[in-house]
Amino acid sequence: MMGPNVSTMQKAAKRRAYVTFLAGDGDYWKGVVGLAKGLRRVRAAYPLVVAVLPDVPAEHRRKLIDQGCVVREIQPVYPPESQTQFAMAYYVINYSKLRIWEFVEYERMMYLDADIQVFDNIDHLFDLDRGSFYAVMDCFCEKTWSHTPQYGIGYCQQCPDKVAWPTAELGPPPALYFNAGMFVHEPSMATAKALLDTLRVTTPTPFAEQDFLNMFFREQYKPIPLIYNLVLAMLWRHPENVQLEKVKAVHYCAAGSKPWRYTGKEANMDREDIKMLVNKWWDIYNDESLDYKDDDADEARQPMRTALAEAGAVKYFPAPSAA
Ligand SMILES: O=c1ccn([C@@H]2O[C@H](COP(=O)(O)OP(=O)(O)O[C@H]3O[C@H](CO)[C@H](O)[C@H](O)[C@H]3O)[C@@H](O)[C@H]2O)c(=O)[nH]1
Ligand SMILES: O[C@H]1[C@H](O)[C@@H](O)[C@H](O)[C@@H](O)[C@H]1O
Ligand SMILES: [Mn+2]
Repeated sequence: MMGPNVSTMQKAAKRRAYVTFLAGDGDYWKGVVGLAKGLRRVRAAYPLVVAVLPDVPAEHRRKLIDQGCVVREIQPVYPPESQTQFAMAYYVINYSKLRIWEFVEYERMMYLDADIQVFDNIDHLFDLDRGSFYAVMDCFCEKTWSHTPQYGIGYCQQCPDKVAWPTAELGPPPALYFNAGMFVHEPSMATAKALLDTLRVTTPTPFAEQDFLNMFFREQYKPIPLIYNLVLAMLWRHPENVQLEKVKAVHYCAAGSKPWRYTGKEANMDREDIKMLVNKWWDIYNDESLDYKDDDADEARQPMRTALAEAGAVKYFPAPSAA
C-alpha cells in the first residue's frame, strides 16, 4: 500500500507544467519538438503539456508523445460569429489558447509558443507570487503594428521617452501591453469561464487573443524582464535594451525567423545574431542525445525530486531575483 507521503508527492509533482499549443497539420510540430528538447537540455523540472486542436494528425501527436510531451486535445474557441474579419486571419486560431485555463490539475503553468526556444532554465518563474499574470512587454515598432496609433507616431513602451505620448490629442498613454507568446498563469475553471463569457461579448481585434488577454488581465499584469521572451525585433528596434548573452528564452516571431522555415531572405534575417540564434535552435532540434528516453533513470527521478521539494523537503523558495 502506498503511504500518504507518496501520494502527496505524486500530487505535488503534477501541480506545475509548461504548456504549448499546436494547431493544424502544418510544420509547427517541429517547434514543439524543438521546445521539448530545449526544456530537457536545461533540465526543466516540469513536463511539457501540448494543447492540440482536433485537426492535429495522429502522426504528429505521436512525435510529441515520443518526445515525452503530455498531449491534451482541446476544443477550438472561436470569437463571436462573423466578426473574425477584425482579427488578422493568421491569429484567429490562437483564441483556442484560452482552453489552457481549463487544465486545473495544474495549479500553475507557463505557456510558451511553439516558436520559442529556451536556452537556460526558467523553472524559477513558477515561484513568482500568485495572483498576478506575468509576461514580457511587447514592442510596437514592426509593421504588424501599423494599424495602431502607437506605430503611427513612433511610440513604443520599450523606450517611452523617445517619442512622448501626446496626451492632449490621444488621451492617457496605452496600458502596458505584453506579448502573449509566453506567460505564467493559474488554471481555474472560474477564470476559464470568465474568459469565454467575456470573449462572447468582445469584438475581435487584430492581435486576436493577445489583445483579448491584455484587456482581460490588465489589472493583474506584471511585466517580467525581456530575457524570458526575447521578441526578435528587439534586436534591431531596441538593441540598447538587449543583452543577448543574458537571454533565457528566444521567441522566433519576427517575419521569416521560424527556424524550421528560415531562408534568410526576409528583412533583417541576414543579421549575424539571427543566423546564430537560428543555428542554435537547429543544434538543439538535431541533438539526438536530447531525445526523450523512457528508461532514462535521471529523467525518471526528476519529477520525484520536484515532488520532494514541493512536499516540504525544501521548505522555502528564495524570492526569484527576476521580477
Ligand atoms: O498553424 C499554426 C499556427 C500557430 N500555431 C501555434 O500558435 C502559436 C502562435 O503562432 P505564432 O507563433 O506563429 O505567432 P506569433 O508569435 O507571430 O504571434 C503572437 O501573436 C499571436 C496573436 O494571436 C499570439 O498571441 C502568439 O502567441 C504571439 O506570440 C504558435 O507558436 C504555435 O504554438 C500552430 O500550432 N499552428
Ligand atoms: O504577437 C505579435 C507578433 O509576434 C508579431 O510578430 C510582433 O511583431 C508583435 O510585436 C507581436 O505583438
Ligand atoms: Mn510565436
